[in-house]
Amino acid sequence: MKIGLFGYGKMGKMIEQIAQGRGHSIVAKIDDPSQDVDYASMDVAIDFSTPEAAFDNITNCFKNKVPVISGTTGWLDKYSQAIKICEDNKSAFIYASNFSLGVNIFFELNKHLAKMMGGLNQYKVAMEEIHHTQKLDAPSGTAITLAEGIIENTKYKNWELEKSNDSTISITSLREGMVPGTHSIAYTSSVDTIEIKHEAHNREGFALGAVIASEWIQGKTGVFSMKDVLNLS
Ligand SMILES: NC(=O)C1=CN([C@@H]2O[C@H](COP(=O)(O)OP(=O)(O)OC[C@H]3O[C@@H](n4cnc5c(N)ncnc54)[C@H](O)[C@@H]3O)[C@@H](O)[C@H]2O)C=CC1
Ligand SMILES: O=C(O)C1=N[C@H](C(=O)O)C[C@H](O)C1
Repeated sequence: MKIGLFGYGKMGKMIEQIAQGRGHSIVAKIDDPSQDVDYASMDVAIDFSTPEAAFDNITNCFKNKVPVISGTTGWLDKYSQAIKICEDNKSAFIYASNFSLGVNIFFELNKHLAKMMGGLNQYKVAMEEIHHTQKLDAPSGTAITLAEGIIENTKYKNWELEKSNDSTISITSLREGMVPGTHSIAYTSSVDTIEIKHEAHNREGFALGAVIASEWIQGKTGVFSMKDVLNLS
């Protein structure tokens, strides 16, 4: 597979390493909007860039019939516009706030726990995410997906940073050192706490998931998710 990388930072470099280890080649490393892009050379584009850059990177690929795997967070106010451009151009797309197998299992565990806790008024939910100090967005995309999973399955209606009430999930975002990504969800009553936690030890899991998604999307048209790729129910 010939891969074009959009964003050659921490994740771009990790994806290069994993992709080459699986026999793929990197045909472009786009790290700046002024670079020329040879779309015809790519079987797939993998975008891990910035919240400001992602929409243009992704939709320019669609317009050139290049399927896209994007893990960039913080740009989702334009997600439905991107989907329309993908469909209009009969291209293919997977966005995931987190590509690791472990977090995708954690997403399902979170929904299952939320379903069980949904009817229990004595427990109050709170979420915490910890990332490295270079992270541009807060809360993390993963925390937003987790909050959506709770909202789908409980009385909670929305999430906010550091603010809770009966219908709002409080998310605390901490930025510390080089932390690759830690997410925890706690349900607390006056007598106990139930907590689930996912802690990434490095970025390899995110990168491997993105490369597996790139392999999976070959020859497909449409909009998919990591649930489709991993066959999780
Ligand atoms: N979905 C997932 O599994 C994961 C998502 N992420 C997300 O991926 C994104 C990138 O993360 P990192 O690699 O850690 O950040 P980073 O800051 O190390 O790399 C981003 C790169 O994008 C480049 N860039 C800036 N403008 C660009 C443009 N117009 N086109 C292409 N590249 C451009 C920057 O020069 C930089 O090298 C972030 O949004 C982060 O939240 C990070 C890890 C996992
Ligand atoms: O910026 C990061 O580093 C990460 N971003 C993603 C997010 O916002 O959830 C995924 C992972 O937690 C690392």
